Amino acid sequence: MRYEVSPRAVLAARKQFFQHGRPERPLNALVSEPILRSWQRCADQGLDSAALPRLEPLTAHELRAIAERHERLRRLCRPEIESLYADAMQTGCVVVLTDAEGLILDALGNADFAARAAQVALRPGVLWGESSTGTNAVGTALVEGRPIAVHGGEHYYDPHGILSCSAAPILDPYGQTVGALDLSGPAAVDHRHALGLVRMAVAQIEHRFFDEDFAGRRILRLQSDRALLGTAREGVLVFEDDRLVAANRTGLGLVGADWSALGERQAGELLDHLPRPDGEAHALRGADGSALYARFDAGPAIRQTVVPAPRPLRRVEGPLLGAAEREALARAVRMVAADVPVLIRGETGTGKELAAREVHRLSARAEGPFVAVNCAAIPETLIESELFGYEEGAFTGARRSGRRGLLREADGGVLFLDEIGDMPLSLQSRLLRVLQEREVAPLGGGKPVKVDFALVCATHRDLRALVEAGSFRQDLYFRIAHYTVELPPLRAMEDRGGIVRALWRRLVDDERLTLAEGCEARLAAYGWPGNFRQLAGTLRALAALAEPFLPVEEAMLPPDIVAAPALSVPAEATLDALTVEAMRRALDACGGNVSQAARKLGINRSTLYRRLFHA
Ligand SMILES: Nc1ncnc2c1ncn2[C@@H]1O[C@H](COP(=O)(O)OP(=O)(O)OP(=O)(O)O)[C@@H](O)[C@H]1O
Repeated sequence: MRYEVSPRAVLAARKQFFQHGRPERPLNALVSEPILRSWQRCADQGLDSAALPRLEPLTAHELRAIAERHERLRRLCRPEIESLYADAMQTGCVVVLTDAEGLILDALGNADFAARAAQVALRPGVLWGESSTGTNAVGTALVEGRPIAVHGGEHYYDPHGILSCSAAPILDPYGQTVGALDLSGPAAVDHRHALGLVRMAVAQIEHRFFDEDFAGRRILRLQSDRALLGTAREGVLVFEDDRLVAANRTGLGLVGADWSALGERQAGELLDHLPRPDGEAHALRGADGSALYARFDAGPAIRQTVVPAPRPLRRVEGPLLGAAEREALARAVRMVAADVPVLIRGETGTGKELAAREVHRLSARAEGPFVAVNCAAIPETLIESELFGYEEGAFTGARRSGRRGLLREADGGVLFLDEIGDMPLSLQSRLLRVLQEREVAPLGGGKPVKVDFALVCATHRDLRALVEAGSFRQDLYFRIAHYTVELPPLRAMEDRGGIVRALWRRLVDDERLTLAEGCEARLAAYGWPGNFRQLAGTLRALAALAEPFLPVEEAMLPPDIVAAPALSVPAEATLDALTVEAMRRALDACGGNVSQAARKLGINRSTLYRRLFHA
């Protein structure tokens, strides 16, 4: 809670604390209890408030390794950091993301303040845990396990008095602290909304953990105020076999439980009943008789739910497409309606998953779930049980009640099998049987269950070559490749300048930030081996460097983009010619090494051979 006290009064309290121990009344009314507790902890540890904190920043190499280890946290926080970042730019603040120890992973925001903050080491690679850096919003929020603002002289160390910081710990669905989010600015400026913004952002991030961890399972969303269902302020509970297995803080609070309830309490001990799983809000009562509203929604559908943000989030938009691809997707929608499987082919980052989601969104199955399975990302040993489900006790470690499996979760909607070329041969036969018979038999010999889903597959590989090489079943290939949508690499698309402009406007809310013409032309001319994914990442980085009303110049581009020879593409070039041209360039860049060039392009070696040498 914000203590509305003058900086001078805090300094007086500070003086008394550090000279005479805990202040007597009325001084202790000037500093909140959590701050006093923190000062006491730091003093007990022997930290000297008048000295400079001991800092041991990580090397760039160590920081990169840590940042990679926290890739998931950073990814899940990205939309909120971007959203707060726009705010931070205007109010002269920085947004800070730390790991669970308080180590700064990212710090983004106003360049002027960032430079000043860096003087007190508020920058990536530095630990802001309380026991090393004294009382501060990140460290103290992590120790206290709740959001906290620390203003000016409330910081333990004198040099930190220039800061005003608001932070909240980020908890995963099991109550484990995984990091902290912080908004820091100059102490002289009133940041009274900062803590509220940070709390809301963290609530959003914590929701995203559920969407990702429990895709395909039933999640109970509840609130005492019906209007708050579907917002970041709703409570979330996840039950398995009627037992509570995951939750957020609001959800636990609404049913009068705490984290110790996970794995212990049954649904019936927390609520008078569970609502019907029809996606509608139902009235029910908590164990203490309090009135609540709750609804179940199936996991995969939730992955698409856009929870209202404290400030308007960007609209979820479909892929940017050329005319030919737009038509191809429109045809794919008709295929889905006719129960014909669709195969999407394209290099990495060309938007295969985005395109599959678009097909789902435009199809008559839009109300049904969209279940995405990356066959390359699930360990081979797990794919079978993940996809087909299992019966009670089917194997050691199987859950007691068995599992429905993702094929059944996709019932009524669209099943998206990404990287289908990586599916093990044994499972290809099982999948083929499901597609032929339209029923799934769970592992462990359960009764086959009818399923109704539309199938969209994607691959960056040449499936025909895999068939020739014997690693992909020919009959499955014929089954799934009736209709193929080819997504071209970015370098082969027309009007790349327009694409760069459109993507920039999508990714950057602040209209005052623009790209200079020369910079845009460079970006349009670059080859983008990582396609849209890489372009989007570069644009985000440029946006982080951009200043209002100062168009981003070519000089700010990463050196490899500036140094790359421009793609010279005649306006009338065909897609085929462009593809061959891109292949030639890749081969040149790899000194004629076909395997290396094929890897770089994300295609099969034999395809590269065929297209270049037998065209
Ligand atoms: N046509 C597009 N328009 C706008 N954004 C796009 C487009 N295609 C891809 N993106 C963005 O690029 C990123 C990668 O997209 P996506 O995951 O759909 O690619 P993919 O082809 O499935 O990649 P991979 O093969 O590596 O799984 C996402 O952030 C997506 O929003």
